[in-house]
Amino acid sequence: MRIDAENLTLHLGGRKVLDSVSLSLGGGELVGLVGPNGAGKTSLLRALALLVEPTSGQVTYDGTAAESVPGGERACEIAYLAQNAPVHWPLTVERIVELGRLPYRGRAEAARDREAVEAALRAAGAEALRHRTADTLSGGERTRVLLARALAVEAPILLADEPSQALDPYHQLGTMELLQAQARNGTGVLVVLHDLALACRYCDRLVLLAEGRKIGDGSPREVLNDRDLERAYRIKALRGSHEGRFFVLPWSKIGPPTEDAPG
Ligand SMILES: Nc1ncnc2c1ncn2[C@@H]1O[C@H](COP(=O)(O)OP(=O)(O)OP(=O)(O)O)[C@@H](O)[C@H]1O
Repeated sequence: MRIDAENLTLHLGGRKVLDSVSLSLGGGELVGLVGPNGAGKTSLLRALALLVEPTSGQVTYDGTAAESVPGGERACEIAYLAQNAPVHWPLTVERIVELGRLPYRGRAEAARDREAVEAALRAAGAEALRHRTADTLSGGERTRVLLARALAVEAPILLADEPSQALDPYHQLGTMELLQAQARNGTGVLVVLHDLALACRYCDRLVLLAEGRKIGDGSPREVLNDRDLERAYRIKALRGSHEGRFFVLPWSKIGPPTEDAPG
């Protein structure tokens, strides 16, 4: 399956938060969505999943206008892992992951649901947590459980908003390996990341947003060039490569220009 957005513009609270953004994601791709705080990354993910209606522009799933795809079908085709998703009830981890199968209610065999839940728990390294309730989990454990819930959907498209948040380095690498494995199995994965080193290490392609506009779309080396890092993040970064992979390491801030600075 592929998802395409064309010239998406979105206003929220009277402000333009996305400005004519176009983006394509195909099955088998792991694409990193990067950009500074407030750039519009979450808004773009939500617009792609039709959780928010764009002011103008169009989203298509396999060439069909997204809004004409019935909600139940959409929920099976697009798994969305929200940033900081709250879990309000003291549900067990197993139950939370089972919620990922809700879109299939009446469509899948119980045994198939069970299989998907077990596979997701295993993949996210959350099996040992299955009988714990959400309110007893650490931030990183909760992140892994919510990722497992998204995986249990077994959707051909996975939109993940900062799935490495609150994870230690071991689990960050584990999560990115998991997303990479999903992509290799044919899933189209769009992942919001703040960690540029992780983004370079694992993503086939990066999309860089700044102030609601797309300013880069290409390989990590192309997108995270000095000029656009300065423009988007106001940082300077060290650049290198290891085992054939390009990486950047954020190194220093660029201060605001002083009033009496020349130029
Ligand atoms: N419901 C809303 N009403 C008004 N403004 C909103 C609303 N939701 C988001 N915004 C604004 O839209 C802009 C983009 O927000 P968004 O959450 O998409 O950014 P982001 O790139 O995901 O940021 P972060 O990296 O901080 O998570 C921000 O300036 C935010 O304050």
